[in-house]
Amino acid sequence: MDTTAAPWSREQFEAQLRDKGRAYHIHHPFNVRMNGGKCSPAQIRGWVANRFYYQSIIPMKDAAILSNCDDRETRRLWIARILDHDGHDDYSGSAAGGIEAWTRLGEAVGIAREELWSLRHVAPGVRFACDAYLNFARRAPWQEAVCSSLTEMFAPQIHKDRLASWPECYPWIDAAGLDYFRSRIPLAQRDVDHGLAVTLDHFTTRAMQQRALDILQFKLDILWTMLDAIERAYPE
Ligand SMILES: O=C(O)c1cc(C(=O)O)c2c(n1)C(=O)C(=O)c1cc(C(=O)O)[nH]c1-2
Repeated sequence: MDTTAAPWSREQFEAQLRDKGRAYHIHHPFNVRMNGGKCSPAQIRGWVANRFYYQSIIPMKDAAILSNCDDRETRRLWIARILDHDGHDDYSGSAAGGIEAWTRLGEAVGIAREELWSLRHVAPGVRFACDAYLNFARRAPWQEAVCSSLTEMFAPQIHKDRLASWPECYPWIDAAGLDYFRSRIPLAQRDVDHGLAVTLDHFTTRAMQQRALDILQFKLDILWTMLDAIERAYPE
């Protein structure tokens, strides 16, 4: 790696970041099977129960970034992410938040609220991977933690894939349970616009740009590792 090389232009750097999508968990064999209608109800339930741990970590991760961030303008925007997941209204309306929507997804696949929230189905590998993300956000400079959220660049497609394939592949799942995926598409786009602007502004030397790519790879590895652990916990 030539870290003394001239920095990439903003466009080149963004293209390098986007190119990392080739390692996104959309390509993981478990995800390919899931969106291809090949998963059993037990495997779908296992995925939903394990992914709930990621959902529950996200607002804590965003609070860690806020607590490290000395830039008021960033904090004003970033705080919305916590409310997106935790909600900011009663527990029935559209402002009930992502964790509530994921709980409804759980109920739609046959997992009661108490069972989901007990975390008793969470595999150790999933727990370690999610905790690694949270711990990174607690310790890293806030711009690096922002960069690690950029896997969301690739998330709208995975949500759209589920919305397109699940109703036909898994007719036993109440379609209202898929609202979480629908809700995330515009939010992910907004998050990426902000996270990408922070990243392109902050990582300005070639060595820093390379560091940003390594951080994004670390986050891709977290998502991939989660599916490895889920696949192992719910074999064919
Ligand atoms: O379903 C998915 O595959 C997926 C992936 C990701 C991601 O790429 O990190 C997120 C989400 N969903 C998601 O729903 C979400 O709210 C979210 C927040 C973040 C983040 O890093 O701050 N990633 C993701």
